[in-house]
Amino acid sequence: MDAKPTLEQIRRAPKVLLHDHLDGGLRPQTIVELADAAGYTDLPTDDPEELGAWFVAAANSGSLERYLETFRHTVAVMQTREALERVAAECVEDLAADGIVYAEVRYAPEQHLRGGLRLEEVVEAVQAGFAEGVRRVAHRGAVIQVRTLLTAMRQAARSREIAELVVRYRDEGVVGFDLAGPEAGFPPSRHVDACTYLRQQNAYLTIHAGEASGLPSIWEALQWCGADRIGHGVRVVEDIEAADEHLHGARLGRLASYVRDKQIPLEICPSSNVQTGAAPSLEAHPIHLLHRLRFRVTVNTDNRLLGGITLSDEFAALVDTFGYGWDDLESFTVNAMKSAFASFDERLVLVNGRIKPGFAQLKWGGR
Ligand SMILES: O=c1[nH]cnc2c1ncn2[C@H]1C[C@H](O)[C@@H](CO)O1
Ligand SMILES: [Zn+2]
Repeated sequence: MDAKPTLEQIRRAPKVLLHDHLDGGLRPQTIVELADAAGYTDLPTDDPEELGAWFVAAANSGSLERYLETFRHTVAVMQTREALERVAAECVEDLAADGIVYAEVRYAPEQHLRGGLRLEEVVEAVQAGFAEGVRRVAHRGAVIQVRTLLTAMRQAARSREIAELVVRYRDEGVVGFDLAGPEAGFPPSRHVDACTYLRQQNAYLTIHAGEASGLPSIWEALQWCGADRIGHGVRVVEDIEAADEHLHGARLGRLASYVRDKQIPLEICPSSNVQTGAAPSLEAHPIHLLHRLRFRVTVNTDNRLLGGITLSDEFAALVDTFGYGWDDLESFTVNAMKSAFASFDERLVLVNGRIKPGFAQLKWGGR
């Protein structure tokens, strides 16, 4: 039971993904084909393999702003109903192939209007694509639940509209709101109006914070905006005085204490954090400290294309780097399922009906 989980076993584990961007997870081949269909000629290369490598190299920039520049190409080819449907359906196929049983996938509808679509049409195209993907994988015997988060770009001024869109489509698979984009200079408090509206509607929100900016950003996301979860949040460690390696005498400031005491879910994306410079390396990534201090840590991909990774790869890298075993991986997974924006009933069924039995099988081989 204590054997080190292998990548192949991790792929079979029933996993949960809360933080994955639709426009950061396209297949390189699809980008090439959609660019061709749309007459988009700015791709750095037309060779899918080279293009995949280009994204990873360009995203390895050490800066969130430069990391975000790469989205120019993916967003450019996601401007029609057909393109959005295709990308959404393939996303579901790729997540299911990686053994994910529940995913919340996010994107910013306001970035997909250049081809003349309205916000509602963008949402409906993506929902249709997700439904198609779920049907396709069901034919192959896989069961996956996919829900949607609608992102507002923090440097723009459409967050209230996007919040209204979340509420409008809440019964059709949209389970929450997100704020993303460059963090420095665009604090969460710019979007208090949208966040207040969401809470008054009993809707859920997560906010990217504590990635390129530090504690004030996390504090605003929680205490001005009422975020239910934090995207990344890794810089909460700036409020922790790490003691010795055994954590004797670790001291948490008021904000870090609040995050831990209330078990605010942290959507941690290890590879992405190293790529943007939010963490110096995987070895030095705050996830290890936060996990040992029993923060509510979840593990996520952020952008599979930009990282050249899957969720299973992220888990396997944590196993290699920190010596994590099945209990750690199960705890990240149960944390994620508990923190999902799906209803309590749905979460319970997945935890008790799929996650616990699936991990038990891997740990004990069905004993
Ligand atoms: O890690 C991130 N931080 C901030 N913004 C991000 C990150 N990953 C993706 N985005 C942005 C770029 C996408 O175009 C947008 C919507 O998915 O969200
Ligand atoms: Zn993100």
